[in-house]
Amino acid sequence: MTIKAMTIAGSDSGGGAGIQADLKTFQELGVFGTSVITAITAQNTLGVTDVHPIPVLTIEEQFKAVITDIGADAVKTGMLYDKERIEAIADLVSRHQVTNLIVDPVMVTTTGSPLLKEDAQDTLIKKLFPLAILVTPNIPEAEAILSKKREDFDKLEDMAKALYHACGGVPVLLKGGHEARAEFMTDVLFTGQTSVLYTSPRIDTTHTHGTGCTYAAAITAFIAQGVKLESAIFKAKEFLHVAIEQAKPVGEGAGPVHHSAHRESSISDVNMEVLT
Ligand SMILES: Nc1ncnc2c1ncn2[C@@H]1O[C@H](COP(=O)(O)OP(=O)(O)OP(=O)(O)O)[C@@H](O)[C@H]1O
Ligand SMILES: Cc1ncc(COP(=O)(O)O)c(N)n1
Repeated sequence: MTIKAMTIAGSDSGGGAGIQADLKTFQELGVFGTSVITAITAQNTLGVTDVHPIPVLTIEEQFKAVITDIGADAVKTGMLYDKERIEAIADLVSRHQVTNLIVDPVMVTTTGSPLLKEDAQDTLIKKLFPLAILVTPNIPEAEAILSKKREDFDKLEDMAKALYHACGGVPVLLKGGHEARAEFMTDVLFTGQTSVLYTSPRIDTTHTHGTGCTYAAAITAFIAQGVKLESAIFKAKEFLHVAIEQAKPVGEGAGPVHHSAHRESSISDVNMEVLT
């Protein structure tokens, strides 16, 4: 049986993030990848120079073409651009009874370009988050969702719990890649009952373009294969960690991770701790 995963996201011409990172990740993890493109970005390792949103009708037709013929064992969303597109996607996902939806609430790129209109955040929270099995914000996205700062919380676990409630009671993976001065990078999953900490050593690199997309795509691939959420995140972080470690120089700015690194390196530096 062929396992399939779909990404609904923006195209990154530079190949490091968005649709391109998602499809590379699906392929590397042995899952057949399909795509619904929401916007085309002109982008490289230095930044975004243009964004062209795809008409809603074309987004709907891409989704229907794939889902009615190929199907999807899991679906991931990335850059959704605006309210209108989020509403259309939420409608498609519920009408077609997508059960394994992972929402990466992409708002701004590493280089600081906005990928979501400011007035679309509320629609994302109210319409799309409730349909997900996991939402994966980074710290700046978590701050925007909560209208609170990281400093307002003692521990990352406390922020993850607050996010769980702000996201309507959907499991949340709060990514700690933006924690200043940390020696170890910790992400926290809060499922409503349990907190799980995923920790890995910080790699000294500037090549982290597309880490969020790659991470969520890897989680989606493992979920599509039937792996349980807690383990899917652990395996995805292992995949991402070696991809960051072995990033090759590409472009003049923040380079992409190396999606096929896991083929050469099976050493895992990732630790998982379940808190009760
Ligand atoms: N320098 C690093 N060394 C090790 N792991 C890292 C590093 N930077 C990011 N990560 C890991 O990458 C994952 C993504 O985290 P991050 O908080 O950067 O997400 P993001 O901001 O959505 O990613 P993106 O850079 O694509 O926007 C996390 O598991 C984080 O620990
Ligand atoms: C089309 C698209 N989607 C997502 C990102 C986020 O990735 P990053 O924050 O690593 O730049 C991006 N740059 N481009």
